[in-house]
Amino acid sequence: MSQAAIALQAQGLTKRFGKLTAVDNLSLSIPRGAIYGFLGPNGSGKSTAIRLLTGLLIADEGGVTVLGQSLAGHEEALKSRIGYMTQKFSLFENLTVLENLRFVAAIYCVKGAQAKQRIEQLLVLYGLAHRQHQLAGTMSGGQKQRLALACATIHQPELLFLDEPTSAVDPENRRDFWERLFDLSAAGTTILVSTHYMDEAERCHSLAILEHGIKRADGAPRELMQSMSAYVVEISGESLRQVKQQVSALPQVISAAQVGNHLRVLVTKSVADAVSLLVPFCDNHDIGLVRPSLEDVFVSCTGGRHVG
Ligand SMILES: Nc1ncnc2c1ncn2[C@@H]1O[C@H](COP(=O)(O)OP(=O)(O)OP(=O)(O)O)[C@@H](O)[C@H]1O
Repeated sequence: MSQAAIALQAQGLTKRFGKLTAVDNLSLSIPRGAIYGFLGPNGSGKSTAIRLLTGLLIADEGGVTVLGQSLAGHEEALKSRIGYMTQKFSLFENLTVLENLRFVAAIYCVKGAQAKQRIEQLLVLYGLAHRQHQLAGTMSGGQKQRLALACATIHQPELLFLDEPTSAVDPENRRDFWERLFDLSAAGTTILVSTHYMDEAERCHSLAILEHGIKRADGAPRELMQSMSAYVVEISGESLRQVKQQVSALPQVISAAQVGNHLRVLVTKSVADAVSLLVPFCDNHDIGLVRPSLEDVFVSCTGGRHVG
């Protein structure tokens, strides 16, 4: 891919806090217009990585190229081309919707008639026109989220960073929010979004799975599922808790977790026949191989350490 087609590139990015390596040798390349996800559990380094990529935090090692320019030394110049929505939305709760938008417009030097027009456009686009005089602190999670997105995009950034943008909203608002992200992506905005929700990660064009600051896998969700290094076996029938306990003790089993009325077992590909391995623990159970999900990829990449 040509350099012009790449919006964001990181090479060997490392950040330490004392003895803790929060981001460990992270490299990535995101094409322009793509929605790229960081999927990882709490503390896996998603926010730290985003802060490094936006220039808010200085890396101990490694480099970042943003929109064709080295980030180091160009943070100020690149600020106007980047949008950043933080986990807690960073709104001024004691200001109205309109005042929040005006304030952010001023920060990004969007002025006069241009600011007025852009704010009016965003109020309509994000369904906030009738709430423009409402204090931001009195709005629902979904409304705050839409306002935060409007603020983050006021200067029409080419690259948008969203740090767990949907953790405080219900499924309907999450769905609506993602539709808006695809509108932005279709208009050419490159988006990096962090999440710990599998269904959100699955919507991304491409994603990185992070654990303890290390990138465990990287690719399109479908590719990751197809190239997974484990078999997925489903078992249904009686006494699944007991079956789970028994199969979990096998060294070839990465994880076993109950989903509704079946058990989903991940078996390492070092085994020739995963079903034959598990059959001795099944009685009158139905057992068979199934297609992997993104959650299975996540579990196999992280060695089953983040599921019960
Ligand atoms: N300023 C800091 N000083 C010391 N340790 C930090 C600092 N910022 C982050 N950390 C640590 O770095 C690790 C990664 O944190 P980070 O917030 O990047 O993870 P995360 O994946 O975004 O987590 P979450 O999903 O909970 O937001 C954690 O162990 C955290 O405690």
